[in-house]
Amino acid sequence: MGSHPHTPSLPTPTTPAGQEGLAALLARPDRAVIALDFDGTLADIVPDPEQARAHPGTVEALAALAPRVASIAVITGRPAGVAVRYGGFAGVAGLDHLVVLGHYGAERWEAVSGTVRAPAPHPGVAAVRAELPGMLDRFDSWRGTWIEEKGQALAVHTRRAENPQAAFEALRGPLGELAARHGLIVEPGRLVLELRPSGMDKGVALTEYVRETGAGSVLYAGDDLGDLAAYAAVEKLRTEGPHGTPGLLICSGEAEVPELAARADLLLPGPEAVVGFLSALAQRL
Ligand SMILES: O=P(O)(O)OC[C@H]1O[C@H](O[C@H]2O[C@H](CO)[C@@H](O)[C@H](O)[C@H]2O)[C@H](O)[C@@H](O)[C@@H]1O
Repeated sequence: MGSHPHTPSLPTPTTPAGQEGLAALLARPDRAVIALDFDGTLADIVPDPEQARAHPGTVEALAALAPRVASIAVITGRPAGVAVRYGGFAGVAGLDHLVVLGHYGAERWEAVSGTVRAPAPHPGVAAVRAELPGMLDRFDSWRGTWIEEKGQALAVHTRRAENPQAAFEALRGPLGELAARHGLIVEPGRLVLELRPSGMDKGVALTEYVRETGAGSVLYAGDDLGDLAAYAAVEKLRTEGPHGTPGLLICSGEAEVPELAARADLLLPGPEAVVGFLSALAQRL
């Protein structure tokens, strides 16, 4: 009752903070930042990371939403250029101001310029690149694992190992030692252990982006352990200043990363539902 018959309804967040976040977004969309993770949130999880692509309808939903909100940013562990390619985000009418923060915020691509700004590579990455294959060979669990070359980092994927979770657990300690020896950290994710430079995470990236845009509210959607830092940033933003910055935390899928689901204001079953939500939001606005 009361809504246009062709306007799909938006699901109600289960927490009071999430309801406040959504209400603030709907009241002043021109002051809202929409920040979205890529893999598992906009792109379905697939066994081969090189085959991941934005879920059908993603670009259309974002292009419909972008003119109605202050800003949209994709914040991903992928290199920014890879997320732009796999997402199909370049040269899209309506997405002329899209920003992609890659490598957890260390890299930045802007649709306006079409270029990526990246820091100089950490020397530890080259050292790890040289040692990693030999190190994996010493573990039985290496079979079926795959090294993703990320330029500024290297990721060891175990999703295609015979026992993905056992391989993940077996490799976690040794990869942590290897990373530490070369001044890097290990970033664990969904059946992936990434060796990367420290100093940047999605929480820092999101907080800086919200400040830069002067946002009055923020929506963040993610699916993985790397998104916990962005969740913590939104939780902090909600409490800062005289009134706080209202925020809505969405979790895409809940089975693989229950830690994230437990802190979400709204659970959506996966990228299809996330894209449906973004599309419904655009129609509602
Ligand atoms: O921050 P994100 O956009 O979520 O990126 C996190 C990592 O995603 C990718 O790995 C994950 O997706 C793969 C493709 O579906 C899947 O096979 C893998 O098991 C997942 O962990 C990507 O390959 C990593 O580089 C990203 O850091």
